[in-house]
This record gives sequence, C-alpha cells and structure tokens, in this order.
Amino acid sequence: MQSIKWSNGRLTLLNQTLLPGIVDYIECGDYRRVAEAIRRLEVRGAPAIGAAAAFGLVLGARELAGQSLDFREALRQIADELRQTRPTAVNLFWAINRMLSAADKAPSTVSPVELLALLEQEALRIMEEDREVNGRIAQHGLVLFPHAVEAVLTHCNAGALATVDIGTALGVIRQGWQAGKFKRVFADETRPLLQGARLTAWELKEDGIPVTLITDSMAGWVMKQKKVAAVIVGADRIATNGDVANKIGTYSVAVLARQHGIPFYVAAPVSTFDFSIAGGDEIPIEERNPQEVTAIGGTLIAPDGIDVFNPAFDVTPAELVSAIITERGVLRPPYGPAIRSLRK
Ligand SMILES: CSC[C@H]1O[C@H](OP(=O)(O)O)[C@H](O)[C@@H]1O
Repeated sequence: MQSIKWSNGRLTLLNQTLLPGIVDYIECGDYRRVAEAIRRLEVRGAPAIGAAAAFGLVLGARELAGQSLDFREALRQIADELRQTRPTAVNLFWAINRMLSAADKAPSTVSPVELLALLEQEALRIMEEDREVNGRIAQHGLVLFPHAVEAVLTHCNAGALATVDIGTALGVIRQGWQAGKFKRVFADETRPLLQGARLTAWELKEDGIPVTLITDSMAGWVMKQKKVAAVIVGADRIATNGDVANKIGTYSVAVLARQHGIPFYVAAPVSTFDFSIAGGDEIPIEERNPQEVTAIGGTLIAPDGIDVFNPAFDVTPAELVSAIITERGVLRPPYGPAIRSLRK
C-alpha cells in the first residue's frame, strides 16, 4: 500500500479517510489540493506529510513556470500556504525548507523550467531517502528484542500509510515479527480519528501479522495482565531533550508502560527531530474540529454543540521514553548529547 505516488508528473494520494472500507485515490493536479489533503488527513503521518508537501511544491512550481513573475518569491508564498496546513509534524517544515533550500542554491541564471526539474528531483530524493530510512530504522529496532516476547503494543499508525515505505514503528514491528521477535501486536484504536483501528489493524492484517485491536482505555489492563512486553510508537516532533510529540493518547500509554515496567520505544527518522527547540513545551499542538470527537462517520455520539477539547497530539516527556530508534541507531537516555550529535 503506497500512501503517495509520483508518476509522469502526477501526484496520487491514497485517501486514508476512507480506509479500511474503501481504497480510493486522489489525483492532485495542483498544490492547493495537496494542502487540502493534508488538512483533511487524506494523507497523514509526519514523513508522508513531508513528502506530499514536497511534491505539492513541485506542482506549484509547474504552475508558476508558465507565468512572468518573481518565480522564487511566488514559490515561497506557495510554501507558506503548505506550511499552514498542520502545525505539529516537523517533517512538513523540514521537507518544505529542504525544497526551498535546493531552489536557493541554484544559480540565479537558471530558468523556471530548470528550477522545476531541480525541485522534482529533490522531492524524489526525499521520497527515496524515506524509503531507505524506514529500512534502517526497522533493522536497528531489532536490537531491542534480544529475546522473543509474546506481544507488543502500538498506538495510532506509524506504518506504510504514515511514511513512504514500511513505516517507522510499524517498520520495526514488521521486521521484528519476521525475525520471530514477537507473535502478536496489540493496536490501540486511537480515538478520535481511529488511525489504529482503521489503518494499523488494516496494514498488519494485510501483511498477515496477528493483530488484536483494543480501545484506548484497555491499554492499561492489557499491560496489567502482562499481555504485552513493549510499546513501540512513532513521532511527529522530537525536541532536543528527547521529549516526544505524537498522537493524542501516547502520553497516557507511556505513563501506563512506566507503571507496569514495560519499555516504551519511539521509532522516528532524524527528520522528525526539531533541533531548534530545547523541550516539548515548545512543540505546537494541533487542535482539530470538535466534530471529530462528537461524531463517528457522521453519526452523533455526543450532544450536539457540546464543549469539546480535541488536541490531535500530546507530548511524552523524555524520562518516560526507554529508547528512540533512528536510522542512525538506537538512542538511550540522556538524550541531549545523542540528539545533538544527530545534527552533524
Ligand atoms: C510516522 S509518523 C506517524 C505519526 O503521525 C500520526 O499523526 P496523524 O495521523 O495525525 O498525522 C501519529 O502521531 C503517528 O504516530
């Protein structure tokens, strides 16, 4: 299952809001449709959002190439529109900045058409690098399982649908299962948008990996009953001190894991680290439409107009994180020095 496809200058996104029941695709003819897809979570997951935005800039550059205007300034305006789609996943900003940097490095004499070709190559590199990074994260994750365990738990979806390839947390899970490190995965449904139930359970079932779906409120009891030996989740932004922003509910899982003496692992590429912030309290947390909480599939599950708090992410403090699995290896606390070394 490919979340994103670029072929013959056309961007195709798997519409994740319709999964698992409907497998349908969105053909993005211009950057505005890409921005809408990110806002709607038709494409979602930090690395996937970054890659989609990169190709959104390519579509924008193609639109500009035929116009007589300040190409680079107009491209920066399109980049700003893409930046405003979602605030938490740092990969969005990392990818956009990388694309603009590629354009800025080009000589001022290059034509818009030549810049367009250069931007397309950079977006393709971002996609290919994510593919390679997924594989390296999966490999490094194996060291965390020297002995086979019964099962692991994951929250939300950090799989193929959140990246360009096999995923981050689900990449580790796929590799671990293939290596016989565990026999089953417990997947939190992940209210309110159910990325666990709709996406992770679907991905793992498609791969033939035994998966048990649970509601978010069951995670503690599953741990109390010793049904899982580790937690593996993804991330949307990691601060220099190791604080981790991830889907809402992740912090609760981390606290429960600590209570039950279960290791809590985070799998994330270096592109998810935000070296500009010291701690998690600087991470912007997206708040989304209250109707995501008060309705499911258009059916009201709460009084209409009820007050709602709907943060899409929370921040797990570094002291609750047992290890961070990156493509450069496994980081252990204290995270500061190890994370700063990633920057080089
Ligand atoms: C590999 S990043 C996946 C990360 O992104 C998800 O958020 P969303 O579905 O809102 O894009 C969630 O936090 C996942 O852990």
